[in-house]
Amino acid sequence: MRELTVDLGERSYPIYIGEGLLQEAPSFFEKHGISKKSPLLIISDDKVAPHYLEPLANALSAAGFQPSTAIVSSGESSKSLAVLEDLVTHALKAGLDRKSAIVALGGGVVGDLAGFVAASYMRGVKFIQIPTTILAHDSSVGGKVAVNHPLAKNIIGAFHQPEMVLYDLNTLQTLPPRDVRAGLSEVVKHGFIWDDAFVQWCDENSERLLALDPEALGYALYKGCSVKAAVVSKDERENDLRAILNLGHTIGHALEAVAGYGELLHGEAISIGMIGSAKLGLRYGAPEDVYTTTKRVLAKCGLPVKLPEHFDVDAIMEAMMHDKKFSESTMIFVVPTAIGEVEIKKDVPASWVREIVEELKQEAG
Ligand SMILES: NC(=O)c1ccc[n+]([C@@H]2O[C@H](COP(=O)([O-])OP(=O)(O)OC[C@H]3O[C@@H](n4cnc5c(N)ncnc54)[C@H](O)[C@@H]3O)[C@@H](O)[C@H]2O)c1
Ligand SMILES: O=C(O)C(=O)C[C@@H](O)[C@H](O)[C@H](O)COP(=O)(O)O
Ligand SMILES: [Zn+2]
Repeated sequence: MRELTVDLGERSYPIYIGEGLLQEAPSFFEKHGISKKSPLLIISDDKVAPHYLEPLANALSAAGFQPSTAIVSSGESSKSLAVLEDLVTHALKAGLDRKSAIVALGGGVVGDLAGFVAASYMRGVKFIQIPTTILAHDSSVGGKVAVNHPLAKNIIGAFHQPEMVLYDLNTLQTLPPRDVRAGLSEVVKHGFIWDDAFVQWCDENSERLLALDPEALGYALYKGCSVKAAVVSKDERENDLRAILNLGHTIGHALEAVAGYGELLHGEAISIGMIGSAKLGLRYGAPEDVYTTTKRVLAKCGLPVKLPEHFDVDAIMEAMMHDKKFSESTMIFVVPTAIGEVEIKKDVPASWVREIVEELKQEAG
């Protein structure tokens, strides 16, 4: 088992990464002081639950915890205020109190949603992340929790850090191939913002990752979580540095919203967004290989690098105005300047962004 710490003073917490950790959940819960007297609520989705919910709930019950369970529909559309309200109803009926904990068992959708329930129920109860996707190496760390609005992604949310992240790598073996590919987008992102050697490693090991090779996966997720933990530990509330974790997201989130949160998976939208950011980098003088390497590594991971033709450029530009980095009427973008290095550019000309979005439809790939 590998262990990392998100260093946030008295709100610091561990990330445990290893095989078979789900079965050991009760001892981790005990170690972290989760109450056996108050009910727990495990939130999962209808694709994850059939594999992992019962074993987790049974193990916790056998150890004296009082788990209740709630299952939402899988997919981005569950990150909504309507589903949030259903879950609060569920928590009330199950008798959750201020000493209760909410457990997210699933990918980033369940993590963001359950985390926002935990942040808002009785003004905040304990939260535990049990990620089951590759992408969730990113979403389970750092405390950003949210639901979507039809006009803007993650626009209703909070910062609410978990007590721990319990990452059982065995659960990844049942991930559908498309979600494997989508998850690699954020893995690669962590390389491009922080670590050129890790980008090279991803370039050389994409096939092993796509084949869910346990050793390669364990290493990549440990590296990704290390970058995320380091950034969040320095700037929890995104006052400055944390914005680098948004590489590819200004365009990517706009694509998700415009497509109605269904057509493109988050990781796919971010892949196209990272190509856009790399193109912006060229305009700011980055060497050509930053763009070519971004495109090559994402394509090797089976990710889209081209914007589907039917996306409306005006609608994408409009959706980008709702980006949380947008302030004082200026477009703010995370732009790669070298492999493993990015800068936050303010006052990015909207005309450049429009041209790049149009170019994204012409990308070979
Ligand atoms: N909070 C953050 O910092 C942060 C970071 C990155 C992404 N996100 C959010 O995460 C979400 C995307 O997360 P995701 O890609 O994990 O999506 P997801 O949670 O929808 O999971 C992807 C799909 O895989 C299924 N699934 C999950 N685990 C499985 C398993 N082990 N076996 C079989 N099927 C499984 C799910 O049911 C779903 O259909 C987006 O909403 C994005 O905005 C948040
Ligand atoms: O943790 C962060 O900070 C990130 O930006 C990670 C992103 O991968 C993630 O998609 C996050 O949810 C985006 O946050 P938002 O504030 O742009 O909605
Ligand atoms: Zn993301």
